[in-house]
Amino acid sequence: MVASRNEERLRKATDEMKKNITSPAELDHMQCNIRKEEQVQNLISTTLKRFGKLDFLINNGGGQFPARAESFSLKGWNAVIETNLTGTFLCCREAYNQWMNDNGGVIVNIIADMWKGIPMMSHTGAARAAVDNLTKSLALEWAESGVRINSVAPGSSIYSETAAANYGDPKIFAYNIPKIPLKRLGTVEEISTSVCFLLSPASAYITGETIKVDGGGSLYSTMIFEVPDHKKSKAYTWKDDEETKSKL
Ligand SMILES: CCCCCCCCC/C=C/C(=O)SCCNC(=O)CCNC(=O)[C@H](O)C(C)(C)COP(=O)(O)OP(=O)(O)OC[C@H]1O[C@@H](n2cnc3c(N)ncnc32)[C@H](O)[C@@H]1OP(=O)(O)O
Ligand SMILES: NC(=O)C1=CN([C@@H]2O[C@H](COP(=O)(O)OP(=O)(O)OC[C@H]3O[C@@H](n4cnc5c(N)ncnc54)[C@H](OP(=O)(O)O)[C@@H]3O)[C@@H](O)[C@H]2O)C=CC1
Repeated sequence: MVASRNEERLRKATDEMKKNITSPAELDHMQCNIRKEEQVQNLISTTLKRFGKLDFLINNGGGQFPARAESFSLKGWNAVIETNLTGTFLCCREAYNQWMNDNGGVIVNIIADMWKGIPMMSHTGAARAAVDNLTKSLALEWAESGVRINSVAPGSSIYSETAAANYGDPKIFAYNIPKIPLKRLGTVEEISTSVCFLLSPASAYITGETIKVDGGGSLYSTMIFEVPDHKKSKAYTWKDDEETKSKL
């Protein structure tokens, strides 16, 4: 079952996938806004009615807008937190309560390269870091039910049309290439094969982990953002601070 909000895009995507499926697996799609609790409950129960089981859950839905943190309205902040953190939580909870508690299963959460912060997208950085931590807690709580849960963190380097449109510049991903040790963008296949690995028995001994698929970008400098030159940081020394010294 493939789910998101936009029916037309869903139909197009599933039609394309059906053409490429070589296994006897069936495929269906369903509208669901993961920010709405009842819609998530309905997605999982409908999936169970349609297919009779739920072996895997992949939480890939996500999104944000670029802006400085001081300009966020509460509505904008909540929209991003609900999409990236609360939506993921709701899908995990419903999959567990409706099926995986009794039958086991595997969950993979897609997050992002937020290890050094994400300037201009701090809301999503906070939400993705929270999902990284949620993954660890759920791995411990749900291990006894035979549930494994892991995350995949793509670098800021996997071209997507929606992302380029969202950021208003089709070249936005290419700007990152100099900051990626492997000196190229990543491919969608390089993300999806990591997800397949985590869903497969080949990863039977891995839970609570996050795999970074970022060409080494998270080890290197922060993407795109430069801190402007300024003189706002005052050094602290004993010599210059007699007043503080006298208080100690
Ligand atoms: C430099 C970068 C390096 C970028 C470097 C590259 C890094 C890439 C790393 C990550 C890549 C990806 O994730 S790729 C995937 C990207 N895809 C997307 O982001 C999908 C598009 N985004 C979204 O869906 C949205 O961002 C999101 C807010 C979450 C949901 O939008 P909705 O319209 O459904 O939300 P609503 O509930 O209606 O709330 C909308 C409110 O959000 C706020 N809002 C929405 N867009 C806004 C905007 N452009 N500027 C300010 N505020 C905005 C306003 O307060 C809106 O309220 P009003 O004022 O009342 O309207
Ligand atoms: N591209 C990149 O470089 C990177 C991507 N990522 C993350 O990987 C994931 C996939 O990214 P990508 O394919 O590039 O982005 P897309 O924007 O193409 O995909 C995001 C998907 O999330 C769905 N979605 C968004 N909000 C909701 C919602 N409230 N309920 C249900 N579905 C929702 C969208 O479908 P619809 O609009 O129909 O609801 C869309 O299919 C996202 O989580 C993204 O943030 C992370 C790092 C880098």
